[in-house]
Amino acid sequence: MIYTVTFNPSLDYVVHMKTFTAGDINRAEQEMIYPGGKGINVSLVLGNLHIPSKMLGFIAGFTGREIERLAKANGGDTDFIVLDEGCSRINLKVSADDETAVNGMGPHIPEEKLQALLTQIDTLKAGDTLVLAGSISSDIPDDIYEQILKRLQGRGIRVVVDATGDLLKNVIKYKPFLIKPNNFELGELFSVDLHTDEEITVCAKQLQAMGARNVLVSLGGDGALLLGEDGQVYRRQSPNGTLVNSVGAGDSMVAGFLAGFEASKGDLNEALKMGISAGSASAFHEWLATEDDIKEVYAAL
Ligand SMILES: Nc1ncnc2c1ncn2[C@@H]1O[C@H](COP(=O)(O)OP(=O)(O)O)[C@@H](O)[C@H]1O
Ligand SMILES: O=P(O)(O)OC[C@H]1O[C@](O)(COP(=O)(O)O)[C@@H](O)[C@@H]1O
Repeated sequence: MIYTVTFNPSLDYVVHMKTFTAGDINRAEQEMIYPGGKGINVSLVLGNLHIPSKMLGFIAGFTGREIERLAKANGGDTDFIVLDEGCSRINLKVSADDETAVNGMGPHIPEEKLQALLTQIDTLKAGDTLVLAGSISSDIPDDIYEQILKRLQGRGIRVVVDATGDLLKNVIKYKPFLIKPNNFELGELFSVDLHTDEEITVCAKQLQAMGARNVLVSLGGDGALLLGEDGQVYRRQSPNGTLVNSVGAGDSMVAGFLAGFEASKGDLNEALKMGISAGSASAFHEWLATEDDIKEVYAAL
């Protein structure tokens, strides 16, 4: 069974307009509200590919109830912990000549609720997969992902981490199965700007030397580079297509990778191909890719 954890779910309020001008009143030409947050998106795309998973994490207030309602309405299986105070965040996504996002802070998570999540995670069994994805609210210690991996050590659970900065850096020594920084996030870890595949590979190799098993570096419209646990570098370009909304493309890629890895019994080239197919299919559509969207891109790769 796959479990995804979203510490800080969101309602993604996506607005489209031709041009966006900072410091001015901008008017939307199209608007949508989606359940969001990285783990939730991973679960939804897995669901679209008929792979069951359970969504864990924290929700609060009317926004939290709506996130859960929308997640379930889209086929999600949820076991969120409900916070007594505050509201889950609303993340604003502006899709214009460029894409701009304002991600909210999210509610305070009291210690006893955090412990309740850890208790849920303790029930995972050998062979299960745990996806820890997204940011955490500022009052949670930034070694929380590390604490979780430490608890899971030696229990035969495959862990995927999609996070940034210290949240990501601190877990690497626990040998996560997969990490998926984008090239910007990878560069941030080493305080460098990454431009070429060679530069990206050098940094990915450093993360692997520190413990990460598979390092999947997403490159937006340029595809992705995978440094596999077999030591090989796999590289694929994104297919041609029209960008509609890239929110959730990275999460879709994680779901596609896991789906491809399972279906091919561990073929990393195939996992990367499915990862790119799911990521690009989501980028080419208004929201997360369906199975048919993914199949169409896969066939064109
Ligand atoms: N403009 C785009 N055109 C085609 N594919 C895209 C585009 N943006 C994202 N993707 C697909 O989604 C994957 C993840 O996107 P990326 O933007 O790198 O992730 P993140 O959202 O985590 O920053 C890419 O590797 C690619 O397959
Ligand atoms: O937890 P963070 O880093 O603030 O990110 C949350 C946001 O990222 C998303 O999960 C999308 O992520 P990706 O575009 O990287 O796939 C949104 O649904 C959500 O608004």
